[in-house]
Amino acid sequence: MNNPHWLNKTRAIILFTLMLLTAFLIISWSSYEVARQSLNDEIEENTLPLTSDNVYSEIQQDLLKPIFISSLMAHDTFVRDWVLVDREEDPAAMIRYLGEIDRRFDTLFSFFASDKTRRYYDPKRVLETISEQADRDRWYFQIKAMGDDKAYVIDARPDPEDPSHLDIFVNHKVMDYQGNFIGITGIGISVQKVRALIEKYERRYNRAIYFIDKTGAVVLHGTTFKRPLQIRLQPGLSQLATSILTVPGGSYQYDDRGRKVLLNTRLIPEFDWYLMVEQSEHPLQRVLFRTLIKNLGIGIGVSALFLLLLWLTIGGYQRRLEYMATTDKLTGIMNRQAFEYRFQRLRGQNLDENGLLSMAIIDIDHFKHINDRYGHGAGDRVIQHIAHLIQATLRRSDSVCRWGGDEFLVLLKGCRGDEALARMETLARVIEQTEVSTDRAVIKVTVSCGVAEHRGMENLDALIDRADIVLYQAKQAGRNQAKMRD
Ligand SMILES: Nc1nc2c(ncn2[C@@H]2O[C@H](COP(=O)(O)OP(=O)(O)OP(=O)(O)O)[C@@H](O)[C@H]2O)c(=O)[nH]1
Repeated sequence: MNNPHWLNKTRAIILFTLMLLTAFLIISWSSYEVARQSLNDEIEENTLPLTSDNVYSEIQQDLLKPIFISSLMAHDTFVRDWVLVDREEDPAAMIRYLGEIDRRFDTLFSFFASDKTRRYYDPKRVLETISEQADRDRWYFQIKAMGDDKAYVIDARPDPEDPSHLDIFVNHKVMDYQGNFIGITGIGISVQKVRALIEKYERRYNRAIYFIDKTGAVVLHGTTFKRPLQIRLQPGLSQLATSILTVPGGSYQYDDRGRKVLLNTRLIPEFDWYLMVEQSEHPLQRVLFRTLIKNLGIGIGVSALFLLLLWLTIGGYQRRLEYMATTDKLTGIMNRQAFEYRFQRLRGQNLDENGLLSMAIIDIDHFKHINDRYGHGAGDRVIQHIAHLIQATLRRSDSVCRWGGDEFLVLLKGCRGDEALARMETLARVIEQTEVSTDRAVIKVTVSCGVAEHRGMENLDALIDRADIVLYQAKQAGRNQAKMRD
């Protein structure tokens, strides 16, 4: 009888568990997604562009300085006059001038290449003579051939004294007062210095920062940069390369082997390079994820607590309902419904085991009279007392039920009719000898019993009918006795 209820309870708890966990999961996950999305939007729309602006404006001071210096040199009347008044026989003045530039502006290397003599001056000496045939001098002729709209070119080329060392050169055309090309001047800055600058920004803003030229080649990067030196070869970024390189700047997202990367680009027109600022994971994203896990943990904890309380509450209610549905309120013994169920079970067992089963109906004698004389409350006390005596006198294996009014039914398992009759006789004697004390009186009570042995497939109504007939006979025979159906 307990099992189906227990199963129902378990099923209800599992259902609640699933509902609660699903609700917690949906709520936690959706709030995490909303927070993550707004953080991403914030990074994409504000933080990254802001970093890009900051880096750009700082880099302007550091990287654009060489452009200003070389422009200053190219327009310096000393440089132009020195060429025009034919003072190239006196290189010392130019060498001193270049040395002075390095000293004043703290540049790595300044130079002047004269178109008339093709001499290349540095701050120490006349370094070489530029030759149209030499590969390494090709830059000179390319710049000379450039249109008038472009005054300078930024170029990364090996240091002439240490080819393994890359330097960035700002090469500025020098024109005479009539606009004729008379040479190239400029300065070099160390790549190492720029790299240190990039790393400084990377550390400060916690982002990856690098520069690409208009072909997508990575021209400058920090030491932690461990990717192909061409964005067209970078996983995820390669698909964006064309759109990045055709506009002056923008915000992008790409997937680098499962890692989402947010990217902001910005063209630096003076260099014709793009400043690339990337962010793969914001520290707040980790905090958000930890919060999600914490929320889920709290959710599971609260669910577990709630379900435990629910389990106990349902269990309590279920037991109460079960008790109410199967127990007679006045006496606390089995009621009709429970007895019918018990009879079905015992009958089933009896058929299987070929065993014995008997039934007795017990009816209080002249109960109406007790009610009338001592009141309904005293009647109730008598019913309770008789119920108690039946239980106390019979075996634990006998099932006792209040069938209604002053009538009780007893199922005696493993009992032949005559054995059951003997037990009922004993019971009648016990009851006869006891008294029921009430507020108003001490009442003596007797009972009459009808006994019948269960036969084969006989149902409860038929068995009761047979026992009832002998009960009637017992009443007729003077009450306070038990009789059995032959
Ligand atoms: N106090 C009380 N009385 C009840 C209850 N249920 C039924 N009764 C009364 O019990 C009486 C039963 O009377 P009967 O069994 O018909 O007759 P009796 O007076 O017992 O006479 P016999 O059975 O012939 O000995 C009725 O008067 C009912 O009103 C109950 O729960 N409490």
